[in-house]
Amino acid sequence: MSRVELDRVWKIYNGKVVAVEDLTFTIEEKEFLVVLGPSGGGKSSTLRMLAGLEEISRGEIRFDGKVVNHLGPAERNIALAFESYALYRHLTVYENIAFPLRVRGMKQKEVHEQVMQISEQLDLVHVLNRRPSSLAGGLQQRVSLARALIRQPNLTLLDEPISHMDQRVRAEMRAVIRHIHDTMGNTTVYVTHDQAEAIALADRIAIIKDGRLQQIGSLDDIWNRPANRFVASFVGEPQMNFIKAVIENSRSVLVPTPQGGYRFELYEEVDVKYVGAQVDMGIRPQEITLFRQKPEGNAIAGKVRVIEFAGESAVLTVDLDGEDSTKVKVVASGTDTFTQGETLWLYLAPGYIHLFDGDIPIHRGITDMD
Ligand SMILES: Nc1ncnc2c1ncn2[C@@H]1O[C@H](COP(=O)(O)OP(=O)(O)OP(=O)(O)O)[C@@H](O)[C@H]1O
Repeated sequence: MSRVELDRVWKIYNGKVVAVEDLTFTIEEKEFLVVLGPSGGGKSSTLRMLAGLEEISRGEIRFDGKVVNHLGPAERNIALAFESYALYRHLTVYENIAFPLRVRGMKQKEVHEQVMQISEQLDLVHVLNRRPSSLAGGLQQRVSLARALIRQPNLTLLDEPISHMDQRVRAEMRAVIRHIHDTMGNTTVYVTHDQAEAIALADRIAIIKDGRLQQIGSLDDIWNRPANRFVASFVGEPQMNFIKAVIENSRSVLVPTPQGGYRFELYEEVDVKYVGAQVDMGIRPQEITLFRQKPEGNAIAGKVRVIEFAGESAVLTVDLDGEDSTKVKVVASGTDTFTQGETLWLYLAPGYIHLFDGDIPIHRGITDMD
């Protein structure tokens, strides 16, 4: 139930390793915020500073307006679950989960009720009498998660809490974590490098790379209005395609070919200062429409190289017409039949075209459409 503010927060290890740089953002009360980013980007350092496990080198962290910089983990009333389980080896699973409640002096009957409730939610009832060391990694993580979630804290901090579970269980656990968050109504910060996890869980996503905040926003913001090229390519599977293009005028770009090129109309005007500039045209594999005959408007021809079936969809790798035969990925319906080597037309709707001048977005497509 805390609103958490990070205000110009830095983490510098040993006076020289800058792990977190000038981080400012707010986690709203009852929000589920996912901190997403590549390995080594500063996610765990941020979480550990929120937890009070790591000293804050500069800046302030506030819970409900109150500075907590100098408070230890216990004084902050937070729950933690990490990638490594940190379970008490000499206690049974039951006692591990019950521990935070016993410390608070809760009555036996209530402890038992709560342990059983969370164990049922996380499917742990069958291992309650076992020792954690006799369990596989994924199960130990579930115990660690149960022990964190049972506390009903001000703030729940979860750092890659399901990374050791197998794929099928992970999907289930995501739903359980989100359900528990919703029913408890607490504030949750969840660290992961897995974008599928972020997409499944988050109210908002904060993307951190090289210790710096790249963007914070809803999935819609991040998907449709990425703040930079890194964000555009980091979120999305398969990742956004980038095609070299030249700005013709404020309303169109050209993908050059020896015969002239393919022209693409834009949804919004681009600043005239970019006319003649080489840019990267970004288009998501899910947002390309395929045709066998040349359609009207924004289309480019390409030859199908690879077809990968993935359940209800198929991912096509297509060599675009042109000198560099740029490869693009297209997500198509799995029921459509395509053959390797056939020529298709790729239609790129003006509203889905992203343009980047280096790292900077200069056309974000559907900004005004939604
Ligand atoms: N105790 C430490 N002493 C020195 N450097 C550290 C320490 N902990 C982290 N770092 C460095 O700080 C940077 C950020 O690390 P951090 O673990 O916060 O990133 P991360 O995004 O959580 O990565 P991962 O997903 O791999 O855990 C890295 O360069 C890391 O090597």
